[in-house]
Amino acid sequence: MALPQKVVLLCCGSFNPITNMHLRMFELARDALDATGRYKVVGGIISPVNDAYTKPSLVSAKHRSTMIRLALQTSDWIKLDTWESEQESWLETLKVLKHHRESIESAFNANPPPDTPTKKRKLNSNMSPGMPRIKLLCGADLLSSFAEPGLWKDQDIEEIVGKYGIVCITRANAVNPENFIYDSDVLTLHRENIHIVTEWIHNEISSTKIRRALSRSKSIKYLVQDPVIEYIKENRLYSKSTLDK
Ligand SMILES: Nc1ncnc2c1ncn2[C@@H]1O[C@H](COP(=O)(O)OP(=O)(O)OP(=O)(O)O)[C@@H](O)[C@H]1O
Ligand SMILES: O=C(O)c1ccc[n+]([C@@H]2O[C@H](COP(=O)([O-])O)[C@@H](O)[C@H]2O)c1
Repeated sequence: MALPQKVVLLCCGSFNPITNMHLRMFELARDALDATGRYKVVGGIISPVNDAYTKPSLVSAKHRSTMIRLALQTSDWIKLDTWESEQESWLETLKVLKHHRESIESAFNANPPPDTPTKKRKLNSNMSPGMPRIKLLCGADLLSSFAEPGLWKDQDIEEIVGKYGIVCITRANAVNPENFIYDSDVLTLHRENIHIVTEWIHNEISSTKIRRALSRSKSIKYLVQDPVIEYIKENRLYSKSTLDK
């Protein structure tokens, strides 16, 4: 039987702030992919969006990254990567995927597993059987944003889904991803590259609701990691007065 394909999950977003649901997405995706026997998830990357992605109430990437780092203290396999947020301007998600694919390939080629045949090492790294592949991890709302006119480039969607693949977590109040895929020719064409993972424990956790609770001085305990809550308090993030500015 063929060895499972190694996979690294990349999740791009605002993380404003990071919630427990962001962390749970990775766990759900890893469970689901590993259970297929075709994949083995070997890593997870959280890439907070650049400050230039102007969204109302987006706090600085420095704060968002620090909160992610604090939240990830409880994970031994999900890592923060600040490359995207450190670029001079906002970048399309396809470019972020490409950057991480190239980083994984150069790390693999610099240090291939001992059982990789020498010939394979010299070939384009994509050919190496042990080379981890990167997939985009997202919620159903991000998938449905593909249909927002002018938001994503058609060729980017095609490359993301065709070349990389998507792991999509169902989300309360978001479209049913199966219906959404059916409505799209390009997503239907690459259906085998889209893994839908059902979150059976329905919840409505979102960064928007966390910010709203904070602006009303309501507790967010058990929805966000404790060190993140401490950091938000210390830096007075998302209070009514700062959000109004
Ligand atoms: N509760 C959730 N269920 C499924 N996916 C989620 C959930 N929360 C966030 N995600 C996904 O995590 C990724 C990054 O999300 P993002 O930082 O935009 O969080 P958000 O809660 O959607 O933010 P906001 O409320 O500020 O728009 C996106 O792909 C989003 O769909
Ligand atoms: O690549 C694109 O064209 C593109 C268009 C719209 C949004 N994105 C990315 O999708 C993510 C959306 O995050 P959010 O918080 O707005 O849900 C963020 O990482 C953006 O950079 C990417």
